[in-house]
Amino acid sequence: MDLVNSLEGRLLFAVPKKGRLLQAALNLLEGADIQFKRENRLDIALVKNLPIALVFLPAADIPTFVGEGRVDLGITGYDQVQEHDAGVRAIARARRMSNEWSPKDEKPRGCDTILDLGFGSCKLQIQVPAKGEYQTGKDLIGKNIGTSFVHLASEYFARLELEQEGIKVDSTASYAGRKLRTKIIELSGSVEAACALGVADGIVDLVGMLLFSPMFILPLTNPSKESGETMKAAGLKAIETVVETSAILIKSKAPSNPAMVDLIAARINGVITAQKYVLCQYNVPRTQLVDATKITPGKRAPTVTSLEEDGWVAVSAMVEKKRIAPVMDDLTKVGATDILVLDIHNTRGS
Ligand SMILES: Nc1ncnc2c1ncn2[C@@H]1O[C@H](COP(=O)(O)OP(=O)(O)OP(=O)(O)O)[C@@H](O)[C@H]1O
Ligand SMILES: O=P(O)(O)OC[C@H]1O[C@H](OP(=O)(O)OP(=O)(O)O)[C@H](O)[C@@H]1O
Repeated sequence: MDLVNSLEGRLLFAVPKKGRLLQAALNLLEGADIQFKRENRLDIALVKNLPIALVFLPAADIPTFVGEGRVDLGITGYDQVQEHDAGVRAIARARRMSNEWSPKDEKPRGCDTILDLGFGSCKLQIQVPAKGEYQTGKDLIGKNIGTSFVHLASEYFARLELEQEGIKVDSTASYAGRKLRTKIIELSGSVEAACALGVADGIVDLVGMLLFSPMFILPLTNPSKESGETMKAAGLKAIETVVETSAILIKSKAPSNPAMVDLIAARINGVITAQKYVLCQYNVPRTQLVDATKITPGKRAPTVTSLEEDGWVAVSAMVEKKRIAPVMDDLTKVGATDILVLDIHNTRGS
C-alpha cells in the first residue's frame, strides 16, 4: 500500500507505539469509535470510519511531530511536552545569542493541550542516594546530574543557580548565555543506576504513581510495580519535584481540519467523562429532596420526577465514581430508598 499518498485528506493522529501509555490510549480510541487495524511492523494505520490516519510513535517524539510537523493530534505525557517546549526555548535562546534569530523563527511552534486524559500520572523528580549527603536541589549545584530530560533539568538548575546568586527568576526568565555550573549528563534509560555507577551525584527521573483510573480495574503502572519502586530499589529518594505529569491530548497550533479535531476531542472527552462518573438513581420523600440533592447535585443539575406515590420523588444524577460509596451512605441517612448505581457507557456534551 502506498501509505504516503493514502494520508492525503486525512487528519494525522499520533499514538504512543508502546510502553505505559499504549493500552490506555487504545482504550480511548475504542471508546471514541475510531476503528482501525494495525498491521504488524507498520506504524501507520488508516481509520476505517473517519478521515483519520493513526501514526504510532515513541511518546517522547509525539510533541515534536505535533508541534513541528504535519501531525494534527497526539496522545503523550505532559512531561514529554514540557521537555520538548524547554528544548524549543533553548534553541531560540541560542539563536538569539548568536544573532541567527529572524522573525520567521518565531512561527507558532509547539502544541496546545486539549484534555487531561486521567491516566499515566507520575512525577519528574530530583532523586539522590537515600543515605547520602544531599538534601535539597541547591546541594546539587555544580554536581553531576543524570537524566533523560536534559532541557527541563537544565532550566531547573539554571533557576537554582541564579537564585543562589540572589537573582530572582521566574519560569519565563531567559537564561541567555548562561553557562551552567551544574553538569547535566544525558542518559537514554536506566537513569536510576547512574548514582550507584558513579556517573552522577543525583538524577532527574520519573516516579510512577500507582493510580487506579476508572478506566481500569488494574493499576495504571506496571501491576508488579509499586509507585516509586524503581527509585526505592535503586536506593534513591526524591527531594524535589520538577513536573507533575499525566497523559494529555494535544493538538497542532495549525491543524489541517479543526472541525475534525473538535469532533475527536468531544468524543474522547465523552469517554473520559463516562469513565469518571456513574448515574445514581433513587427515591426520596419530597420533604427530604433539598437535603438529598445537596448530596447529589449532579454534573449540571439532578433530574427530579414525581413518583406515582404522593409525597415521593425519583432523582437521577451523575456522581463521580470515586465518591459513590459515601454518597450512597449519606443518601440512606436522609431517607433515600431504592438507590441504584448505573455505569455510563458513553456521553456527549456533559
Ligand atoms: N512510572 C512511570 N515511569 C515512566 N513513565 C511513566 C510512568 N507512568 C507514566 N508514565 C508516562 O509514560 C511516558 C513514557 O512512556 P514511554 O512509552 O516513552 O516509556 P515507557 O512507558 O517507560 O516504556 P519503555 O521505557 O519501556 O519504552 C512518560 O513520559 C510518562 O508521561
Ligand atoms: O516509579 P516506577 O513505577 O517504578 O517507574 C519509574 C521508572 O520507570 C521509567 O523507567 P522504565 O521502567 O521505563 O525503564 P527505562 O529506565 O529504560 O526508561 C522511569 O525512567 C523510571 O526509572
